Amino acid sequence: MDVMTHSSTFLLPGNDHSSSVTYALVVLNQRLPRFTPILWDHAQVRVCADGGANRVFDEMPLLFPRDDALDVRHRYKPDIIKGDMDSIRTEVLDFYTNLGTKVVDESHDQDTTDLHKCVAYIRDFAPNLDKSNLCILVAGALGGRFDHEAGNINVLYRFSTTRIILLSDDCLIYLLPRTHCHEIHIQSSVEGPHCGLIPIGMTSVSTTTTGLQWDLTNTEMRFGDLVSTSNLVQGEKITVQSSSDLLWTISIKKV
Ligand SMILES: Nc1ncnc2c1ncn2[C@@H]1O[C@H](COP(=O)(O)OP(=O)(O)OP(=O)(O)O)[C@@H](O)[C@H]1O
Ligand SMILES: Cc1ncc(C[n+]2csc(CCO)c2C)c(N)n1
Repeated sequence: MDVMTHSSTFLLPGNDHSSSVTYALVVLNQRLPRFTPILWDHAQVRVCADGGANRVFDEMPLLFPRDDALDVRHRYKPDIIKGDMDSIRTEVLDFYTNLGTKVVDESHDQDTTDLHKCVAYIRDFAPNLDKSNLCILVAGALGGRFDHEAGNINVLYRFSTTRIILLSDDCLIYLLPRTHCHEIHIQSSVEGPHCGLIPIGMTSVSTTTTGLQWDLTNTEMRFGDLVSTSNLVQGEKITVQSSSDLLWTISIKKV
């Protein structure tokens, strides 16, 4: 079975020229995580999901209190605003349209979420993007309305062959497909130690891990019985192998 490696280097400032990953950023309509500018700088394409554009407009300047708000808004200009356009304010839409941001109104589709629309766009259409090792970072995906959180998690399953990482100020979540053995390299300056492995939708018949305080050894997990929450990472490397897709979650440090 092939090994899939994971590393949250996108939380670290600076350009990692050795990385072969192409990052894309989606900003949702939730309070911006404080490290959003770092994600922005790593990304080669920045997409706002509908009201996510209001967050960039309103909150990016708050992350740079010493800078002029207009300068900050020019520095952090989304490439695309996409969604059903029922949450973006007119002044925000006008501001970014004038700066050349592409706006795609998909209000005709009321069956998929704005995040779904943004991920589909990045995966299928975004021009000039090397998609051979694409990783989509989603800012503001957790905390807040539970129906939105569940919808965001569902996007991980609907696009299970695309690397997608849901982020909030407090934690990140991604899917570990059962098709691979997983090696998770912990960036201990910015993440951990609290973590979890969560089977959603079905019983996970057998999971084996190394590197956790409470490792699993051919262990069954399911809702209504055992799920691994409040676990702790012990070293710099975690391995996970499972008969089912699992969600991996790890806390993000306040630093
Ligand atoms: N409180 C929240 N928690 C988590 N994700 C959110 C939250 N609010 C919005 N989002 C995400 O941001 C995206 C854009 O938000 P927006 O408010 O524009 O959505 P919406 O489709 O108008 O939602 P609704 O009409 O249900 O309020 C949503 O599709 C969702 O993925
Ligand atoms: C069974 C079912 N439940 C809810 C919705 C509503 N809905 C789901 S995604 C979306 C777009 C949000 O921007 C809306 C309105 C639906 N269509 N079908």
